[in-house]
Amino acid sequence: MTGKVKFSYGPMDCGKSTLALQIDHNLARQGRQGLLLVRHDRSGNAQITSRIGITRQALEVEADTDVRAVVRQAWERGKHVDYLIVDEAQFLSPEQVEQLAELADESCIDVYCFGIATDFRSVLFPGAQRLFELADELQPVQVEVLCWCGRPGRFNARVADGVVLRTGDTVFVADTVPNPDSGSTGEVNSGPTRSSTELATVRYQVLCRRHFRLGEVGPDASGQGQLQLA
Ligand SMILES: Nc1ncnc2c1ncn2[C@@H]1O[C@H](COP(=O)(O)OP(=O)(O)O)[C@@H](O)[C@H]1O
Ligand SMILES: Cc1cn([C@H]2C[C@H](O)[C@@H](COP(=O)(O)O)O2)c(=O)[nH]c1=O
Repeated sequence: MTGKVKFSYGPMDCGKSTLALQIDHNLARQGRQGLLLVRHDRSGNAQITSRIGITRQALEVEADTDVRAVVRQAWERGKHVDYLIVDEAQFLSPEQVEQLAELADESCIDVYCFGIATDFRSVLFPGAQRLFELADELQPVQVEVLCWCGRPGRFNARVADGVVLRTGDTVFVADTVPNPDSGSTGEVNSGPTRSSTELATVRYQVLCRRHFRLGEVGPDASGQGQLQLA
């Protein structure tokens, strides 16, 4: 009897964190014991955040975290671990994904990973790529996100002042759209420090392939009324 690794993936805002929290809720209700892990939640906190408004505390996975050690520490505290919920799994290193696979194979733990596949340049994140290579099950997350033109949106464009960016740090973690009231963008990013003005204009927008290629963000290029994700 071994565990399984399942990777649920999709564009930004398709319901991945919500699904993660739903699965955790239903497994716990059945008496199974799990750990929630996350790397770079949009909130900047060690939690899993759903845009619907539900959050759950989680253990932050750092760049050098050995996830096997996290499970061993739980065992040492006397906690049985039946499953892991890992959100924002695209940010894991390939080595951390391999550690999750080892936990499934050797410790009979079911591992549920959730994340986006490609970055703002439409390139696979290393963690997502390793999950596509190793997972037992791959599941596109069910809620369709549409491009402004109505076609299915698959590409997570990074947009600054209506322009689709093609260069920059792969990791740019943001928790909400700019907050004009506080003057603060509420942004957390692990890239080089950016000015608040620079942060205030950067957001993500899911586009279809054609409009991602063409860099067209829709008639209201200012982003007002557009689905602003982060
Ligand atoms: N006020 C709302 N009422 C109903 N559904 C909502 C609401 N706000 C967000 N959602 C749903 O939540 C989804 C985003 O959920 P979330 O788990 O945060 O996505 P992801 O983790 O993939 O970015 C949206 O696609 C939408 O379907
Ligand atoms: C495309 C892209 C995204 N990110 C960040 C932005 C968000 O914080 C997360 C995705 O979160 P969601 O729950 O799927 O909305 O990833 C990034 O750092 N780099 C990128 O290229």
